Amino acid sequence: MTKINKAACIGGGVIGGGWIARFLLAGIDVDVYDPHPEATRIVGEVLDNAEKAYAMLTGAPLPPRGKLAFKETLEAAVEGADWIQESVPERLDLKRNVLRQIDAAAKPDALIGSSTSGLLPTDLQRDMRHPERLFVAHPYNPVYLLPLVEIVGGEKTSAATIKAAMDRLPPIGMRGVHIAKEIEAFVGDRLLEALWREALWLIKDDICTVETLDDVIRYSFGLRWAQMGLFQTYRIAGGEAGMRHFLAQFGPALQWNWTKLMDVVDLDDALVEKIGQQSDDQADGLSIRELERIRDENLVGILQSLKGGHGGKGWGAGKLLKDFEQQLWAAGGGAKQGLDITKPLRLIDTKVSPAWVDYNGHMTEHRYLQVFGDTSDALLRLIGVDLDYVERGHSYYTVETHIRHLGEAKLGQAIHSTAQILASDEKRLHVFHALHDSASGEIIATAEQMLLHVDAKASKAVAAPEEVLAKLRPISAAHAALAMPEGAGRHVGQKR
Ligand SMILES: NC(=O)C1=CN([C@@H]2O[C@H](COP(=O)(O)OP(=O)(O)OC[C@H]3O[C@@H](n4cnc5c(N)ncnc54)[C@H](O)[C@@H]3O)[C@@H](O)[C@H]2O)C=CC1
Ligand SMILES: C[N+](C)(C)CC(=O)CC(=O)[O-]
Repeated sequence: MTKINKAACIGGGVIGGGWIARFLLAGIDVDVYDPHPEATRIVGEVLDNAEKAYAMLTGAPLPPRGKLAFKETLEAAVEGADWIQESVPERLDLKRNVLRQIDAAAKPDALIGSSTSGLLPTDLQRDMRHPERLFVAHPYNPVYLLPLVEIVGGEKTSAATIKAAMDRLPPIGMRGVHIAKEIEAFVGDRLLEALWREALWLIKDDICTVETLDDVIRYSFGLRWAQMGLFQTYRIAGGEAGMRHFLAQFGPALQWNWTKLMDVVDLDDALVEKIGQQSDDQADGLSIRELERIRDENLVGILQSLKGGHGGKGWGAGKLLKDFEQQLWAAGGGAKQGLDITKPLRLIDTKVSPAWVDYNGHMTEHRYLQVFGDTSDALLRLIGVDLDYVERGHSYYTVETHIRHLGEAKLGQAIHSTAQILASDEKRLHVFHALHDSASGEIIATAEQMLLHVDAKASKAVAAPEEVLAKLRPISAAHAALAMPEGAGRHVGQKR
């Protein structure tokens, strides 16, 4: 897989801001040009939301955040960038002009993507000297959470550019789909526009309010679409006879008068005001930023559920998240190899996310076990017990855990965990983890665990192979020289 080393974002509004967050959180430096006087604040707020969302989305070790710089000119921003993303307002003349400037200043092998929602790449590349490197990279809002990018080439786009663009998306957790022919609005917005056009008629004709319309979507087919698209959903709706029966039964309805699609509603002042007022009522006082946070938390929940779908293999966007996390663990595990093994090993650095906080306002019980479990996983990766190892049929299973709660962890608090090996032999691994407040170093909780090396197929404990033990022994030996941590060997008990 080929990585982006430096990105430039031209335009830092809703979509540019989302791209900036996506790149930075994947560890890529980003230079931004946006003449808006408040661009820094706007991008900062999007980034803030994105970081909150990522803290909830994954426990995998994200790379150190890329460096963000705002530049005074477009030329300074694109200098040295190998992916340049144009996200300026949807006007052909403006985009052509901006793309011409990017083309003149970019390095020769830079990839130039446009976020346009519907303009044709052939029209966009008209004034470029090197049009072969321009393509549409149409994302979905919020770009930092929704993984899809529609990749569309124009008449002058080279096949190598399309391939390079597709290759660079998985390392930032995104999935490119190459649209075979360029048409206005590509695939996603064709569908969304059709739905939207119909929806506007339903509001104008007082069939329903915006809230009822949204309820119809979110309580029904909206839930289905997040996990299976249109066709797979309809295949199932055809019953045992599947898609062919579905088409025979419901196909004729397409001829009926069920749609006003071709007739575009006049968005006159009265209709704009009607929709605007109903939308204000629906928001019930929540600001855009608050709605964004609610949306992000819901999306994170959906993505995490999909990650557990298909018997734990992951399904759809959840499978993509699972694959992305595997990349992060592989990279993050490597980064931990420089650890000083003469001390308890600092293995997980994270923040208490909103989804971890309970009705008492602090981190809820099972999240402690999650962080301690992640700490054990990080320790296991250090000794070569990674996902490849598990797929080959062996693993370590936790057979006993004792957690002590000594302090509180509040929303957003930076925390980290350390691991000390108390004892180990061919089968057993006895560890003591501590969860620290990162600002003060104070211990908030501890967990003592016993893990057994197992043959996963046979479901029984077996000796770990020499390749694992050879990595485990030096850490065990170094930790044998450490003092026994306070609280080790404790059990839940009461003097009688
Ligand atoms: N908002 C959405 O839901 C989606 C939008 N898009 C596409 O993304 C593009 C941007 O849309 P939004 O982010 O929604 O618009 P926006 O209005 O939020 O942001 C546009 C930004 O471009 C900046 N800008 C204007 N002229 C500029 C110039 N010459 N150089 C650099 N920056 C300039 C503005 O200051 C503004 O910050 C459009 O092509 C749109 O079709 C794509 C997917 C979804
Ligand atoms: C409204 N829109 C056409 C700009 C929407 C998109 O392009 C994609 C999205 O995020 O819905």
